[in-house]
Amino acid sequence: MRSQTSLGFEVCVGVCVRWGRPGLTVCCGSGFQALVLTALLVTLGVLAGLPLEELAEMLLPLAFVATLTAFIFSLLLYLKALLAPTSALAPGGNSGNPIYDFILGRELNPRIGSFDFKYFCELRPGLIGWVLINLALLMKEAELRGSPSLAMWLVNGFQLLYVGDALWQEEAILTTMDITHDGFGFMLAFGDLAWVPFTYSLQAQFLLYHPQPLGWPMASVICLINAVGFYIFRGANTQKNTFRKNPSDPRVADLETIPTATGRQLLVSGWWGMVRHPNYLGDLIMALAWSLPCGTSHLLPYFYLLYFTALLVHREDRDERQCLQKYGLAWRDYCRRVPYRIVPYIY
Ligand SMILES: NC(=O)C1=CN([C@@H]2O[C@H](COP(=O)(O)OP(=O)(O)OC[C@H]3O[C@@H](n4cnc5c(N)ncnc54)[C@H](OP(=O)(O)O)[C@@H]3O)[C@@H](O)[C@H]2O)C=CC1
Ligand SMILES: CC(C)=CCC[C@@H](C)[C@H]1CC=C2C3=C(CC[C@@]21C)[C@@]1(C)CC[C@H](O)C(C)(C)[C@@H]1CC3
Repeated sequence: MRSQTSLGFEVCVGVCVRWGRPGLTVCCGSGFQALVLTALLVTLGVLAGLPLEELAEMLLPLAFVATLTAFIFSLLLYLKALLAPTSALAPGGNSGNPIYDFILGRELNPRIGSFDFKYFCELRPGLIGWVLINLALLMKEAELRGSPSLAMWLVNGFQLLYVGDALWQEEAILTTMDITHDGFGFMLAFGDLAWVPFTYSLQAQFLLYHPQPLGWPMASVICLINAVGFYIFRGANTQKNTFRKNPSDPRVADLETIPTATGRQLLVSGWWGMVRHPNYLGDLIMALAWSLPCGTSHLLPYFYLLYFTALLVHREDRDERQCLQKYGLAWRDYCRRVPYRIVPYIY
């Protein structure tokens, strides 16, 4: 299956990515295949006696190594951008201040041959590492207490769904801000390789040392909250992605739109007519569902929800400024017709 994205590169969904230049094709299997392959290898390893649960006691040194790796990696990327750039330069990472540019990243899509580092790192090592750490924590809990708790199952299940979905819908990342706008520097490399696996697994880490009693009625309510969040998140992202790829696709052709001077249109009905960032709303509702199994006695499991709210509010503000610059009056019209940013009638 092939689809032409508005970004000028071609995607054979799930198999390879061909960037703008002719003959430049990445074929390294889909992200979802990478997840399944990892699951198979880990299962075989565990059956052969690999003590995966021991990972639970090595998180701090591993996080240190991941941070160091991200630092060295981004230093090499910075030098590569100076000596042998292979892609366009990022708008934000070329100020001339070496520290600032090292952090934000000079190149937009650094590559070696056809291998795109940002596209690879954004999805695979961090997300797959995150679910592996969660699994190790679940196995450790089983070793310590005889079986994993319901709360641990929920956290593992919800986050596996999120990661599996991201890798299944891998192509959708091509229209996100990180890929289209941000450079690949220390901030993103650290975020992808260290921050995501070690802090996004905080709820499972908390549950290992603070077991929580969770009954089925409360667990059902939490599952419902996660399902609502996932429905909004996936619905909004798919709607925008489908529309950006092909505005006449029958699934989005009936939606109301605002024309812009650039020739592109803005959706003003469907999910994108409810608030200006419905995908953030869904993501935040899921973040709440991931913390609730940990009870309400500690703040630590809510760290992700708090950090994520700050990240998305800042990101939303950044995106609004970029869209205003890109679309001018049409964006003002959109803001007038859809006045709320993330949460209807609140924000
Ligand atoms: N778990 C995590 O840690 C994180 C998750 N995320 C998630 O990643 C996903 C992507 O987020 P992000 O890249 O920030 O932003 P979006 O996917 O929301 O992309 C914003 C872009 O969408 C386009 N757009 C905005 N409004 C409209 C409209 N009405 N109609 C059509 N197009 C519109 C504009 O680009 P253009 O017009 O140029 O197409 C805009 O720049 C989100 O679901 C977010 O929740 C993000 C950060 C961290
Ligand atoms: C503190 C710090 C250094 C933050 C850097 C931010 C990064 C951790 C995030 C920026 C955008 C991200 C996205 C995802 C993970 C977190 C980072 C890298 C994402 C891959 C998670 C899964 C989603 O389904 C997604 C594919 C939409 C998402 C894309 C953005």
